[in-house]
Amino acid sequence: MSNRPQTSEAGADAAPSPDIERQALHDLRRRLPKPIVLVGLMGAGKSTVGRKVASLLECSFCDADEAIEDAAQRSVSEIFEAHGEAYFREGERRVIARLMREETGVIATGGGAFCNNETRELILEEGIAVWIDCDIDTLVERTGRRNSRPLLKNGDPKEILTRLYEERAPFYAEAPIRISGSNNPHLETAKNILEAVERWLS
Ligand SMILES: Nc1ncnc2c1ncn2[C@@H]1O[C@H](COP(=O)(O)OP(=O)(O)OP(=O)(O)O)[C@@H](O)[C@H]1O
Ligand SMILES: O=C(O)C1=C[C@@H](O)[C@@H](O)[C@H](O)C1
Ligand SMILES: [Mg+2]
Repeated sequence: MSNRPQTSEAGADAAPSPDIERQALHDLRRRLPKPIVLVGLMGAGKSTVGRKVASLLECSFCDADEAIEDAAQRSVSEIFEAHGEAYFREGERRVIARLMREETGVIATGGGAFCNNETRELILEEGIAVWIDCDIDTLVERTGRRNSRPLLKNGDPKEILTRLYEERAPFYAEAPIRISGSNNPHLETAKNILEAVERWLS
């Protein structure tokens, strides 16, 4: 591309019209054959970036952890404490199966959900899976802001996240789309996801 300044008479330097962007997002929403399902480790941004993706598309958003909490009337931490991880995973499997039947917009999964074979197969079949990948130091910093993740309570968060990354990356890598969630603000990551989905569709 030339560095020559372009005149506004030609219209070439005009900022993209928000209406055009909105129309493109609307078209993408209409062409989405199945829900966008975000997967990846704790702190990658599935919940917060997922909300932004849904608001850009003007479509529904559902967070699987919140849906589990609503169904159980307890927080994720309370479920882990009262019943253990296996019980939580069984509830998670059932709730995500329901969300995959009911939801048409954007779904943020919990960090471990995609490692369940049944859940992963269902998401790969019935959704557009997007792995938000992220470097460990960023995940440690972000997850350190809140004490709400039971798996990080017993031990060194960096060691735990490093181990979980090694164990889970082969599962996350089955998602057809992978996006970096490390260095960009939420909105940029959300737009990168939508651009990748657009490419995936075409
Ligand atoms: N791209 C980003 N830029 C800056 N901060 C971010 C970004 N993505 C996420 N965060 C922040 O990191 C924290 C964790 O994000 P979020 O809750 O969305 O992660 P998650 O992937 O849903 O994690 P979990 O699997 O535990 O539910 C939040 O404070 C969020 O605002
Ligand atoms: O990575 C995980 O296994 C988890 C992530 C969170 O989203 C919650 O689903 C829960 O804290 C477990
Ligand atoms: Mg989340």
